[in-house]
Amino acid sequence: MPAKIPATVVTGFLGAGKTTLIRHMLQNANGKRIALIINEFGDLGVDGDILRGCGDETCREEDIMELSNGCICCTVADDFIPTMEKLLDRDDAPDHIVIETSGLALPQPLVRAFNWPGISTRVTVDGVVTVVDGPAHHAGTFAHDVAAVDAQRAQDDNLDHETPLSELFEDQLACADMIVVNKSDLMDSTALDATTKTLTEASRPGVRVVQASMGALPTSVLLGLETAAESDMEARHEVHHHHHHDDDEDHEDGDHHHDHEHEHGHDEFESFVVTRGEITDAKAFADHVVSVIRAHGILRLKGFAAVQGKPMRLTLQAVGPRIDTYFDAPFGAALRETRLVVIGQAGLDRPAIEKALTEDTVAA
Ligand SMILES: Nc1nc2c(ncn2[C@@H]2O[C@H](COP(=O)(O)OP(=O)(O)OP(=O)(O)O)[C@@H](O)[C@H]2O)c(=O)[nH]1
Repeated sequence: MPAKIPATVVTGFLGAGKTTLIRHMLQNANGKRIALIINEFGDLGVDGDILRGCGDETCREEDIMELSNGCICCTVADDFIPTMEKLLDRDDAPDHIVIETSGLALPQPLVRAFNWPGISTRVTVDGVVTVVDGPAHHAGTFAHDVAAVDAQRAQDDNLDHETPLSELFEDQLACADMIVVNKSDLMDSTALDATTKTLTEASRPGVRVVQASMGALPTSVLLGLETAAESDMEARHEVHHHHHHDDDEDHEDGDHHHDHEHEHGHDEFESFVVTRGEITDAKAFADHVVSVIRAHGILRLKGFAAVQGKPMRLTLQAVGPRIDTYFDAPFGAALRETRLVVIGQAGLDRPAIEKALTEDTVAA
């Protein structure tokens, strides 16, 4: 029987730097053929687009598969397993598989899925890499603005000390074989060392905690951990308990939400896409986006903008009020328009945000 193909699961909260880390990995793959399975919160497929734009030949278009029917940990049977089987059935199997979970996914159900018949003999989990937003963690939370969300919830009649969001973060840490303290460029060495120490103490024995900026770690550090995590689930303590109801009484509407989502905080978040035509000025628009993010407490915003007179598309990436913009690729055959995915806690003022993002920035 041929050796199992190793698969690395990259997890971590919204905006921690998962896509950035994977992009660096692909650009430094040294000829190793890596296939990607990507799962995003929000239906725009920005991560896939960014990774496709990396232009590296080790990262081929057909090697990137996107799961978009909800959160990967809730759709394992419907979505992940069939996609994995499709990938494994190819004539030219990849050397390594990397799975990027959405920032709201619990890694445990995904890792456990590697025990399924049909999968378990052909692929194994090489390691779970959990990316942490270093500055946010040091500030006492795990993502920008979530401390505020949690504080608000604590004042509710909620008896749990822990909110679903911090539990989600704990589950992502508990499953880790390697923890990456990312965005180290935004921290001084004292803060960086303190964060590294805290995370080391909070993690299972033997888990390596490494520091990184822009996820820039050698492929040899990230891949080849050979942990077979799927056969070691007891050690990966879960805060969450999953009840598998056949009938979910919590169903308040007929949409795609289901009980798992209810249990691990997806319903605390919402996302939508805002589309508009060209913008006139990249810098002015970025500033405007930041003001909209601040005004509405948007947690994550990403997408592409068409800028007047520029053939390249402008990538916009915001985590809280911090924004990065860069021209990454020509529009090519893609429709020349501006598309942004907005992610925030449930209850965003969508009409106001849409209006603000589509009005002329010069007039704004
Ligand atoms: N300064 C700094 N910015 C970073 C670093 N890593 C990532 N970023 C930026 O943080 C933003 C989010 O990075 P992503 O890699 O898209 O984060 P992600 O975890 O894939 O985000 P989701 O898929 O939305 O959960 C982008 O603007 C990145 O350029 C870092 O080490 N330092």
